[in-house]
Amino acid sequence: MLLPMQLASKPKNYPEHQWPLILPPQQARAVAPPQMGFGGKFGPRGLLLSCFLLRPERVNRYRRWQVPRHQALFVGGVPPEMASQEIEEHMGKYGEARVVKRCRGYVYVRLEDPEVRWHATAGSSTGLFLIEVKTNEHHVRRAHAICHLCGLSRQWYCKVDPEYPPRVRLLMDGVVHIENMLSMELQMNLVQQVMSLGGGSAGFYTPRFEGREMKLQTFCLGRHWDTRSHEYCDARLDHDNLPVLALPSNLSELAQGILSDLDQKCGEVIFPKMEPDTCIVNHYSASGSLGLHQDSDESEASISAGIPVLSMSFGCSARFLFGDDGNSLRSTMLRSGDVFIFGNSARLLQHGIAKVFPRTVPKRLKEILKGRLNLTLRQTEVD
Ligand SMILES: O=C(O)CCC(=O)C(=O)O
Ligand SMILES: [Fe+2]
Repeated sequence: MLLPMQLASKPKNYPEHQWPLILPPQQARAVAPPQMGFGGKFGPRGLLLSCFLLRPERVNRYRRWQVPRHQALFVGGVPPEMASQEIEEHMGKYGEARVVKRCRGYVYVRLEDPEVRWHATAGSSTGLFLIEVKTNEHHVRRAHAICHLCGLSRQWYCKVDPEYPPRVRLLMDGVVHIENMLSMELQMNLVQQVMSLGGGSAGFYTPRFEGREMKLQTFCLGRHWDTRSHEYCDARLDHDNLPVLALPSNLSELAQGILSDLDQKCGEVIFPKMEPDTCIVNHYSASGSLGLHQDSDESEASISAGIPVLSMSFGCSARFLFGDDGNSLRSTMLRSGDVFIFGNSARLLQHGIAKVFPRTVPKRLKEILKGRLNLTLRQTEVD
């Protein structure tokens, strides 16, 4: 019952000016610490972060670190008299912080299990990271990273502050990615609720699709999606004949709450009203994936009205592929707490999960969730 209210109050807590700023690449460069550049590259062992101090005419020093995925390395200018312990305390809210090096007014801070979001978009996993630690009267006020893809004009924003509010990205007509929409408390409640439903009768099973086992576990709430007939029905006729579990009202209310928050944020109605009657729950292990497909088994009336499918992600990050057709695919990273919505003219978007990234479950979910959990809310029938 509490959930939609928590959500509804969110925009009020985050006045407009506090929504993340998205800087064009030139400005991002301008706020980088002077004489310092970073290159970041995802390698098989994690993020390969290169740091080089620049002199006007040449790169005069070059160092490389392998930064494992559960760590982040920050650098920023701090006053020399500021004690390392004080910096660690300030950075402590982003993860377990340790000052590893101080040199020429810069500090290098290593974070264990950081609340950091590394963004890599558009199918490329390389990028340039420009990292700034702001200081104010000898206090590290807020650390944030601003980054953009090397050589591409697409700018992106790297969130490190756990208190940062959601960021809405309109990816194409009818496709919206809201990063960081769900608070950690909300994520914990939902994961607990859904994993406990999935562990009981009529819960998770490994579906077969066109003769093959799918690389995920699933169960439905509200109406059951039958993998053989490709229809929604009230019992799991393709599996164990059990009646499908009811759709908890907090889930449908949450989806509606998010859609109305989105309208409020954008100042216009983005998607037609949805009255969800179904939630498909997918659970992926680190080796899980989901092939490209369209969600086209909802009723003709629902699809042609453009009533959206709203997906919420929890636990491990995943690379999500989407596009009008299989030939022009784009990708985005879906992280814990993100919401992805497609409807209107993009209702029949091709989409799938290319990869689940192991060891990316946020710290506070680790006890209750392994791998990745995804909920998709849908309206299969229209009255
Ligand atoms: O796991 C996801 O993010 C996508 C799930 C999906 O596409 C589906 O259940 O139809
Ligand atoms: Fe789907």
